[in-house]
Amino acid sequence: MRAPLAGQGQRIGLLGGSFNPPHGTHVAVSEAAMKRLGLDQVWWLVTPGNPLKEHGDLAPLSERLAACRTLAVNPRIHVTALEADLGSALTAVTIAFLKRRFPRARFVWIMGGDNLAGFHRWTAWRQIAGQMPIAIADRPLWRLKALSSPAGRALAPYRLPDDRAGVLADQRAPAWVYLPIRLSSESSTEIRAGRQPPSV
Ligand SMILES: Nc1ncnc2c1ncn2[C@@H]1O[C@H](COP(=O)(O)OP(=O)(O)OP(=O)(O)O)[C@@H](O)[C@H]1O
Ligand SMILES: O=C(O)c1ccc[n+]([C@@H]2O[C@H](COP(=O)([O-])O)[C@@H](O)[C@H]2O)c1
Repeated sequence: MRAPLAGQGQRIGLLGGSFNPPHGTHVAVSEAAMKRLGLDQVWWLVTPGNPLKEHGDLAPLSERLAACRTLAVNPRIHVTALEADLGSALTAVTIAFLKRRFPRARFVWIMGGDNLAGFHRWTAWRQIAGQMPIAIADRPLWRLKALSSPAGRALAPYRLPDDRAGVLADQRAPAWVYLPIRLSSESSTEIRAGRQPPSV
């Protein structure tokens, strides 16, 4: 299994994504998460295919991995094909594996606000939220939809104030926070459509 190494007690952010293609905001979110949450590393989990998305315009995994590795030059960001190796695109499966494999690491799941808005459609989403703290990277136009979504409402009691982001990784799940970050409208969809410049 090609997983990076997680030292004892290390704080590791997991940024799952299609990365079709990767862009600068993926790097900015990862770096903000390391700084604001006190993480040692962020692992990019490049999905074989988001279970909820059409895959018609999904570039081959090898191309997405190569583009991620070109873009993510920060040595604390590790680009992985862990889910393809595991033979699963389900986040619940991935995090169960990682928690078993690295019992002493402290993992934080990182995702954009668009994903919190649709989180209730993920397989075993309540279980995921109970497995590790979550950091949400706000996205323009998504905050209200995310907070009023079924998962946003169910998880509201477990939200930490933004100024407690630094202790998120030490919290017992469920716990989540909005990652303090500059809003960015960058998106892979817009890049694919030629309406935004590619980062790589
Ligand atoms: N501009 C952004 N601000 C905050 N989070 C983002 C942003 N772009 C991507 N993310 C988050 O990064 C993770 C990986 O994103 P993904 O690879 O799907 O890129 P994307 O730009 O959202 O792609 P698409 O437009 O195809 O949905 C997701 O959790 C997504 O919500
Ligand atoms: O496990 C699920 O049911 C599930 C449903 C939708 C999305 N995800 C994961 O969410 C992450 C973000 O996906 P994306 O396409 O928005 O970049 C990525 O790791 C996906 O595998 C996971």
